[in-house]
Amino acid sequence: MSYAVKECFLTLQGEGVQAGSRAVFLRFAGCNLWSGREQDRATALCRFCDTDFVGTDGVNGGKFRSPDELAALVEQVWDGGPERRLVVITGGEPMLQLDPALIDALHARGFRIAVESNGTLPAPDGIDWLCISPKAGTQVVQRSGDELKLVWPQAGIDPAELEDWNFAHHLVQPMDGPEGSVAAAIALAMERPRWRLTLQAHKIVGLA
Ligand SMILES: C[S@@+](CC[C@H](N)C(=O)[O-])C[C@H]1O[C@@H](n2cnc3c(N)ncnc32)[C@H](O)[C@@H]1O
Ligand SMILES: Nc1nc2[nH]cc(C(=O)O)c2c(=O)[nH]1
Ligand code: SF4
Ligand SMILES: [Mg+2]
Repeated sequence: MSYAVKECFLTLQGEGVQAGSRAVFLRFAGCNLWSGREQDRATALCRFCDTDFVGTDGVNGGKFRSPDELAALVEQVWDGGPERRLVVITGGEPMLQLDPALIDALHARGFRIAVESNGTLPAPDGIDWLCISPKAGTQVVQRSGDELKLVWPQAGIDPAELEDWNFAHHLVQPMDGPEGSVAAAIALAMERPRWRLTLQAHKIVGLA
């Protein structure tokens, strides 16, 4: 199996419980909820995406023919010692490409593996930190993990229905963009104590 990678870069995790942690971001190309083309956004299943995941033309992007070749890139981008190695696999939708062989290759190089997914595809075993971010109108099959990150507001989602899903943390993240509202996210966290506010810190401080 080969892997289509949009970009791979070193930064701080900006979102969720692990915000502030040094991490390699491995962004796979492609998503099952949107083509990534602006002309398709209005009719896509997910319409508020803040990310360019089309093609393999980003920094360190490309096609990788083997898990070990890709794990070697992640190690090179980490550019540091063996301590606290963390890779965040995102996209696009990473579950379209993430497989046990890549998980093993990254573990072999000492990385903890965090994944950001929309939850419409099942997660393979071996992920160390799983973040699921549900999208209205989609069937979320992956209802367990480490953090559930609800981008808010989203018409068509009732937060109360997500509260018994099996996650250690329930987080609410303000939607960025024209339909976004920090006030709505704050209101949810104030009304329902299960939900904790998370901000996209990288956008606030100007990191990638
Ligand atoms: C670009 S997505 C890639 C991973 C996966 N496809 C998903 O949706 O979870 C990474 C994270 O950014 C969130 N996100 C995307 N667009 C956003 C926006 N406009 N405002 C806030 N969060 C957003 C997603 O919900 C997800 O938690
Ligand atoms: N710094 C930083 N943190 C992030 N956390 C989740 C991201 C994503 O796009 O999946 C992201 C991102 O793009 N940058
Ligand atoms: S599911 Fe994730 S990557 Fe796909 S369009 Fe939505 S936010 Fe973007
Ligand atoms: Mg992002």
